[in-house]
Amino acid sequence: MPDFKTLDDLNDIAGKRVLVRVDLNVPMKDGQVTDATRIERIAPTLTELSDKGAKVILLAHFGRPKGKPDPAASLQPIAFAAETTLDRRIHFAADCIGDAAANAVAEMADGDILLLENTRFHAGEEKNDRDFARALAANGDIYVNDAFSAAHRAHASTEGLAHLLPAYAGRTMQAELEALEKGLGDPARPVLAIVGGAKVSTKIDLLMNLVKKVDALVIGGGMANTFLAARGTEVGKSLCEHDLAPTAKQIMIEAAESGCAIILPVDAVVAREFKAGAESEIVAIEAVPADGMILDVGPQSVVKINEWLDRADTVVWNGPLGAFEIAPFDAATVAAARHAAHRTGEGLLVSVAGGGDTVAALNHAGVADEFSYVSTAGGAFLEWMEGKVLPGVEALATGR
Ligand SMILES: Nc1ncnc2c1ncn2[C@@H]1O[C@H](COP(=O)(O)OP(=O)(O)O)[C@@H](O)[C@H]1O
Ligand SMILES: O=C(OP(=O)(O)O)[C@H](O)COP(=O)(O)O
Repeated sequence: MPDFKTLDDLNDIAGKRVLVRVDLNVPMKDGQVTDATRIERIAPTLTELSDKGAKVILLAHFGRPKGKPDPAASLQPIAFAAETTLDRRIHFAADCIGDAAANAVAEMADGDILLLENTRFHAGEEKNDRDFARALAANGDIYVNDAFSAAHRAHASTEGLAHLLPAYAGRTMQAELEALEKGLGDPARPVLAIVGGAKVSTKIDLLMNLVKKVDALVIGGGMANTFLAARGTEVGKSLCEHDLAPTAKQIMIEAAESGCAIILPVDAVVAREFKAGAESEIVAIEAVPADGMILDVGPQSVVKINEWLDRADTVVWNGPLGAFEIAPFDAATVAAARHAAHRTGEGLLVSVAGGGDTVAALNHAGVADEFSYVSTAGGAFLEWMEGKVLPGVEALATGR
């Protein structure tokens, strides 16, 4: 593990302004948080710092608002939810830099917790712009990164700040890295990876290396559609990034050369609309109608996935197999999650899963507690699996 400082190295912090990068990119529906796992996981760091009298100033992103303010991506509703989950008062400021932030920080008493508005409302965040990082740093004396799940992003609040302020890993950052090292540092083989979800363009590249590290890769969710289209299968109106077909083809070539089996859906649950109560049908993967959307992998695919789970000694999973938020498109994810949990309970499988929505899906299936380890991270966890040192983690070791 990179040699970084932790909260154990942080003394005499009463009255100090501590900027804490957390991940509050939580699943939401109709303005309500539907899975609070990421909020729960930041509790140890926040309570420790607050109880020691620090002024705890939270930096976080939500969604992908493209560098400008977007009310739909405000962190305000998450501040309310966090108050309930953490049982602490959480103050809120309408911007993460400038007067709004500075004034809110100036009003803080020792031990207070303040959440600043979405860092991604400023273009400098994702560009890791030095001036933007300096504007963030102006409100802090110390920087703590507790957002392991965003540590694969070299952004101002996840990387840049570590070079401007004395930098420390938070308790969750530390715990995630220790748990992944313990569970997957030298994984029992065969290792099966399951990758699904919707973040196709940001996750597809990392499959190129992942296929060299694992023995088999199940591809489901929106990710599968891009692979199906790349091999010439009609996917109708499904979520699909057709321009990534060359990348998908190259991944399939790399997998064949590395001896990694690629398992794509053989059937699908298809609907014309993505809404509760929409009519759906199960079709063979070659028979997806031109006006249909693949919203889940089908039952025959689940049989295949479960057979691969039976052969595996370790499974790593990021991304639901279908649009699990709406029934019946949760069926495959729930069935495979329960099968993995059952084998874990029998002592036959080490199961590690991660990602904001993946954790929500495991909670929905009622099996999150039965997995060997559940990480808050999806993309970051897969990049860690690739063997990469994540920029947010590296900066803690090389920063101030
Ligand atoms: N076939 C599909 N079509 C559209 N969306 C899908 C499909 N399968 C899964 N999804 C969506 O993927 C989202 C989760 O993806 P992602 O953010 O990559 O996962 P995680 O947060 O666990 O890393 C969920 O909201 C789910 O509805
Ligand atoms: O939710 C996140 O990642 P995940 O979907 O891979 O679990 C993180 O908050 C990173 O968000 P991003 O993928 O918009 O940079």
